[in-house]
Amino acid sequence: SASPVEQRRWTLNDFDIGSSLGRGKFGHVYLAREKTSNHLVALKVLFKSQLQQSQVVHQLRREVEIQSHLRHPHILRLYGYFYDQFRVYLILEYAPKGELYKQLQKCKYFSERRAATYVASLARALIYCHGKHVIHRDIKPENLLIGAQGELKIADFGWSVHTFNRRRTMCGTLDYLPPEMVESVEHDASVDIWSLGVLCYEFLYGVPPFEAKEHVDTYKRIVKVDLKFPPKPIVSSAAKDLISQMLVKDSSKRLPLHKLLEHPWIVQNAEPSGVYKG
Ligand SMILES: CC(=O)NC[C@@H]1CCN(c2c(Cl)cnc3[nH]c(-c4cn(C)nc4C)nc23)C1
Repeated sequence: SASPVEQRRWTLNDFDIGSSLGRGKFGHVYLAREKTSNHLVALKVLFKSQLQQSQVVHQLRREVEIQSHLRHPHILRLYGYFYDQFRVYLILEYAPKGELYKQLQKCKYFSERRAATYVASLARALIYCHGKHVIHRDIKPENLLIGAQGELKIADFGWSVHTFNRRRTMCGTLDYLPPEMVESVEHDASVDIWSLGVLCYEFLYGVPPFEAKEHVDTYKRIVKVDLKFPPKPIVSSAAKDLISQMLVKDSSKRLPLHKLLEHPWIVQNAEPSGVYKG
């Protein structure tokens, strides 16, 4: 069903612009209200000059193409886009409870129920994406937002691809990259299983598993799968078992996402609704 903010030629005049919600890589994201429907959206403003400079125009086109066709409760909607002489505007779903990584920073690490609820909802969103031959490739706390009921929303498909073309260049943190991407060899949807395993570890311990002072040391720990579980905070062996089945070097041996949803740690800890009520 076409919600009020879909399928139209949009211009800036259609929106009342509010405060800045934060900065993405190539510009600001503003809270905005679509005038006829009073629908709140997040308006991501990107400068064409910067996009051209960084040769990411094709990546942006892909992000828009992919995200505008995905419809899932745990994937941030992209309703449409428009541009003027200097800028490109993405009309995105507004997530009222903001960025997940800020909540993680605030409470250092999550309870097992909260972590399992988030991991299960992300697994469902990734099963949906993989079913459409889309891999996200950039699952990390900074790309997760929180909806009105506290549910998780995957945002920023800037790194997603249709699994037909495998081209990509690397930037940003290495922490979440699986061995095959760090070694820049062929990769497939199982890269998202690895990143989800890294995310699950960070939800429970407050730090990613292969963190190191220097990039080169993180790289070495990833390719070696140097996985260690600290004594604190205390984490159940079921959680460690799940993480150990996801952070496997041979991508074909990683726990498939539908099997993750049947894992005892998920079954015993995740809220069925996908919403953590605290
Ligand atoms: C994945 C990504 O692009 N992150 C950077 C952008 C910053 C704000 N963006 C938002 C986007 Cl794209 C959508 N919804 C948001 N809601 C918020 C937010 C709400 N509160 C109370 N505080 C904040 C912040 N921010 C957004 C995303």
